Amino acid sequence: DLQSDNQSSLPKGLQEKYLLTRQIGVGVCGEVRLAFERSTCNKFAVKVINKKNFQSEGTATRNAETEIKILQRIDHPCLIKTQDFYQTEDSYFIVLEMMEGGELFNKVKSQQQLKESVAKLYFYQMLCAVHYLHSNGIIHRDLKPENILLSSSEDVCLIKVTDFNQSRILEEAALMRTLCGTPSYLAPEVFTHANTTGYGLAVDAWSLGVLLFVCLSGYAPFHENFGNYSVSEQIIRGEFTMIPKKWEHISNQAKDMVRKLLVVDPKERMSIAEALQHPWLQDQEMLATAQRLMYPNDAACHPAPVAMVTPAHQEAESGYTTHRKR
Ligand SMILES: NC(=O)c1ccc2nc(-c3ccc(Oc4cccc(O)c4)cc3)[nH]c2c1
Repeated sequence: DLQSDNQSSLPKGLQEKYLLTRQIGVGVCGEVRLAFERSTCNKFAVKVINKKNFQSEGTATRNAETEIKILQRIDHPCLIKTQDFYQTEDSYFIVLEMMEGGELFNKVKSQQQLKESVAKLYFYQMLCAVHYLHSNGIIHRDLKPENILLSSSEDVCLIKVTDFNQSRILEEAALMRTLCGTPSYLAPEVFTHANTTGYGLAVDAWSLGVLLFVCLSGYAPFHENFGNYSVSEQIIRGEFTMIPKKWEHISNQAKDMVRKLLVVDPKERMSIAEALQHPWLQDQEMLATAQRLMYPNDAACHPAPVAMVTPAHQEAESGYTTHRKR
């Protein structure tokens, strides 16, 4: 493995501080390995990004370095945190906090479909994370179950969005790369307005709609086995089917949320801010759980009565910072 077969390819500082072991994830730009901090034996995830994949994108490498530095300052409970950063001539090594529950993708795959209450808790956290990214001028552009990590194998757990630095860095090139990956989660305008790169924040709302559809039903809304259109044509037409057997026990409010996100025209599509105000999420028990997971210190010293819970996203908006910014 990386540790044994080519020691020279590891930055000295990384090798001294961490023991890299097995691969725990693999993506378009590289792989993710399990690492142990030598001094504490704490687990970390080290994302190895091969620069040679970007050589052809010219400034992409410089952008990648700049973007990774910017993202090291991004701070939200539902965004994965960068612990360390190293590089060699041909690779970047980003040391990230370990999310013991692994990828949401594997949980949905093993459970077929999530309980609606679990899907709601996860989706609310994703909305908070993406709302925060957008307020920092970052569009994710690649939201999919592989990029949503779970803090534990328990249903009620913190989730974190990851990989938000890749697509933002590569701009046009991301589009080329994105188009050679699975298009299942891509919004219609990525195909139809590609050359303008003008597609905006609304692409993330679409992808979150696809993510919610998959969490609730266990299958993708746009798939090559459905109908006689290609996946991209199904997406551009906004044609998806809610198979009764899969959706019969799911609430009308959840279905309404999905339908308002999977709208082809980005101008008509529900925004992240509107989604946060959707009736399906005005669930005090879920909001209290989410706040406890996202801001555990607050809950400890300021147990807000459930009825008085200010949804975490509204606190962020109102710049409510008393307990957190110590
Ligand atoms: N694409 C990314 O930017 C990225 C960034 C960070 C990531 N961490 C994982 C990951 C973490 C834990 C996993 O289960 C394990 C694996 C080993 C031990 C363990 O306790 C849990 C599986 C995948 N996947 C990641 C992807």
